[in-house]
Amino acid sequence: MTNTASQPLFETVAFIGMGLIGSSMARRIKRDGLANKITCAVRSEKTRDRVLEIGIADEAYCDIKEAVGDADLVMICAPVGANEAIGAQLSGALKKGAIVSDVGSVKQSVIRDIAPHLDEGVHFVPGHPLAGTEHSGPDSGFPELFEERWCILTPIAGEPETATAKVKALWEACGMFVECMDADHHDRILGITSHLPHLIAYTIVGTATDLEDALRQEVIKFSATGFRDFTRIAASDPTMWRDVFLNNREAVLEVLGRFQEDLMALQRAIRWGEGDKLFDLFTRTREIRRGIVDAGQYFTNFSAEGENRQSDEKGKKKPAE
Ligand SMILES: NC(=O)c1ccc[n+]([C@@H]2O[C@H](COP(=O)([O-])OP(=O)(O)OC[C@H]3O[C@@H](n4cnc5c(N)ncnc54)[C@H](O)[C@@H]3O)[C@@H](O)[C@H]2O)c1
Ligand SMILES: O=C(O)C(=O)C[C@]1(C(=O)O)C=C[C@@H](O)C=C1
Repeated sequence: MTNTASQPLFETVAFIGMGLIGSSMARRIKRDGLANKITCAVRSEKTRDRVLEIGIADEAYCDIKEAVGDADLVMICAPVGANEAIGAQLSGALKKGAIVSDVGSVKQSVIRDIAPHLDEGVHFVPGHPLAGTEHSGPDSGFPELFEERWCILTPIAGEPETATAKVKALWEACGMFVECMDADHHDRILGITSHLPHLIAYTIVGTATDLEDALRQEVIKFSATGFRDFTRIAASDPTMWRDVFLNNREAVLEVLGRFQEDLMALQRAIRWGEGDKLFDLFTRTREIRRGIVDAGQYFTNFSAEGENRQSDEKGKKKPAE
């Protein structure tokens, strides 16, 4: 979807981190003219050169303060463990009225680590696009990444609604459906829908490869679509996920405990041959999985209020009659 706005949504957008998410957003902004200028702060000279070579930023700096000084919007797109250090660099570096947002997979810790550093008159709108892949780096990004996916914003009390509205408009122009919620609620939801699945995927790959060398070869050699589908996300970036688990510890440990209890119940049912219990559970969970639809289909079928919402309001094609 191209930007139907008569003019760019922002004059200058500064990215801190230009990996999968930052470069995908920058590509979309460039493709659809959503901002007049893009700057970025990237530590690696090689990555800075690459970002300029592929044309997804107009200026690339090593120093964060240089990259953000003239920005109307700063998008923090680094692992959430870097936010304290990044926040310290933003202190005293931004012009009055600038908006800071982020894409971090955890929200409470991002608010904890960034908000204290922001000067009076600088606005903070934490965000999280629920879209991604197992790949990393600026060459892994693509402008369609966000199409018909959810973006969650966790507005902070006291911040002007106009700041939230501007960040919301940008994500909608990137093709996303935007929902606002409290940061702790976000962290609990993502704990089950994203963080636990990654923990399990990493674990099962570890379990498989800890088997005897010979068997291990057979495991990798004979891994069929089930194992491959299930473990795709285990190829995700270790730094990113280390930081996610350490910064959403409480929610992850809570949901992990419940998962372990459910797994123990299944283990017991298998040990005692309780076929009906297994069958009933699998029937129920299959229906739940079959009910999971993309955000776009969600809006085609019904809105949050239960009314029928034509998805063309977001410039999306109407469903076939
Ligand atoms: N990968 C996904 O599927 C996905 C989806 C949604 C949100 N996110 C979130 O987006 C953020 C970025 O993830 P990504 O997938 O783009 O990662 P990535 O590894 O592709 O890119 C990370 C970028 O941050 C930079 N960086 C790393 N450490 C830094 C530091 N200390 N200071 C400044 N820059 C630093 C890297 O150079 C790189 O440019 C993370 O917070 C992640 O939780 C990721
Ligand atoms: O599709 C993938 O590879 C992802 O893992 C994307 C995914 C997820 O679905 O868990 C990963 C982390 C994010 O914060 C949001 C989305």
